[in-house]
Amino acid sequence: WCAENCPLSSATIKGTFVHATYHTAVEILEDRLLGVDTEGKIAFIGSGKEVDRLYYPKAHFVVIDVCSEFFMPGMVDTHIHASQYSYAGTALDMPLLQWLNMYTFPVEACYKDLEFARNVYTHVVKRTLRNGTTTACYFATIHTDASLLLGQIANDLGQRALVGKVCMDTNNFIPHYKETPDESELETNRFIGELLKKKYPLVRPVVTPRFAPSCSATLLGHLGEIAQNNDLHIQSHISETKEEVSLVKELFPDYDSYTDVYHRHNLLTDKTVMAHGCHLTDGELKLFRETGASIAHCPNSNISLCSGMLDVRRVLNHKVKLGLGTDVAGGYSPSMLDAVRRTLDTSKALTIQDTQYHTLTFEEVFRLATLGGSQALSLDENTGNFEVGKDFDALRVNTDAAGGPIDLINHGEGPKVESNLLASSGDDRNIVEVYVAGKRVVPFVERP
Ligand SMILES: Nc1nc2[nH]cnc2c(=O)[nH]1
Ligand SMILES: [Zn+2]
Repeated sequence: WCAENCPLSSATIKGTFVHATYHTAVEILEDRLLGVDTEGKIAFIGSGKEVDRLYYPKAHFVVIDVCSEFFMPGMVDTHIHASQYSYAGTALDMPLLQWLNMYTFPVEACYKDLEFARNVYTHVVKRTLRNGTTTACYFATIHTDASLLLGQIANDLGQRALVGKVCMDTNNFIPHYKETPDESELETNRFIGELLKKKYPLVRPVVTPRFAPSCSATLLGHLGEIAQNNDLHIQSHISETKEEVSLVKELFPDYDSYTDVYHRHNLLTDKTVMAHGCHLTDGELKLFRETGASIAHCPNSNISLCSGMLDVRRVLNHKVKLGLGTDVAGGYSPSMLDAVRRTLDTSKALTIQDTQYHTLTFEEVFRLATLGGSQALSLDENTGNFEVGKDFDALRVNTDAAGGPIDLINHGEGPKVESNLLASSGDDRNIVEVYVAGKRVVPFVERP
């Protein structure tokens, strides 16, 4: 393997690969050879017995043969507020709308200060990478320069990222933390232009209206137009709490639903991801399906702020794309393994309420954390699983890592049990290496 973290390396790995496909929630590939080309893409996957025929010329060769080790795809966090990482794990004692006013807006206003931003953004990118998030869809703040800095930090540390400069022109609580619709349009265009100019290979801008209660119809219209004209990703929040749904009804009385507010401003496309969606109606889910928009399920946040319990099974039955999100700091954990656990917990809580409920399986949730997330962000051509032609975004997992949280009493139970163990009891100590587009990004190499 390229030990010097050189960006363009070719490698051949022999070992076990656990991933999701479009047909199978968890597919286990044992004794395989996986080749990574000089652009970081998966060049071939063959049988371990074909080592002589398939061995990639001049490539480095790695053998993973410890029975507690396997590779899995990197996880995709479809919704995380990088700017809220500074107070993650605190301040979860209020419902959403009060929580925003009391804690979130005052903290986000601090990102005018670029040194403050640099510190928090470096921490959050490192922390999520270490926890196996190879792709993150970030909210920053309304500040263009700090949002650009987040893009730079993700690029420098090697994370695949969608980065959003937040847009909002309504804020009755902290009047200085908002923009006019014209400022927001201008700054969004500047943000997109400057970020694209950097030509970061893995970092892209995402048009980010905070949510309908913080945006006028004028601003939503501007943002829909910008996204359409530049074929950009879009992210926002929708139907997180019942109080918020009522507020949107009051603020936008001429629209059929909360979803209709976004739809009529061209903000629902197959590159849109909307966080939460706990209280969407069947008609709204139908609109998601028709437009190709997706939902970021944020179970930690939904419970921590007592917002609601998203019925993931219902969303999937509507054939709406769905990924998982940590929603830091509404969610207190930056780890996608936590999002996996909370997704299973919420599904089981729904089963307690209705014993006929079709509980999500570990395998289904594993798929949502990886391939499902990449589909939700319309990035599954590049990432999400081990398919030839996709980028090698991967975690080298060792469930028996020394000093880790798992006591492997029964060794050698096989990768199905090992991957389940990681999801239920593992943490970053079990994620011994992280690769994005073929480049090893964890452990970090400290630059002098
Ligand atoms: N959880 C959450 N919901 C929101 N809705 C609008 N803004 C936010 C936010 O920052 N966090
Ligand atoms: Zn959020």
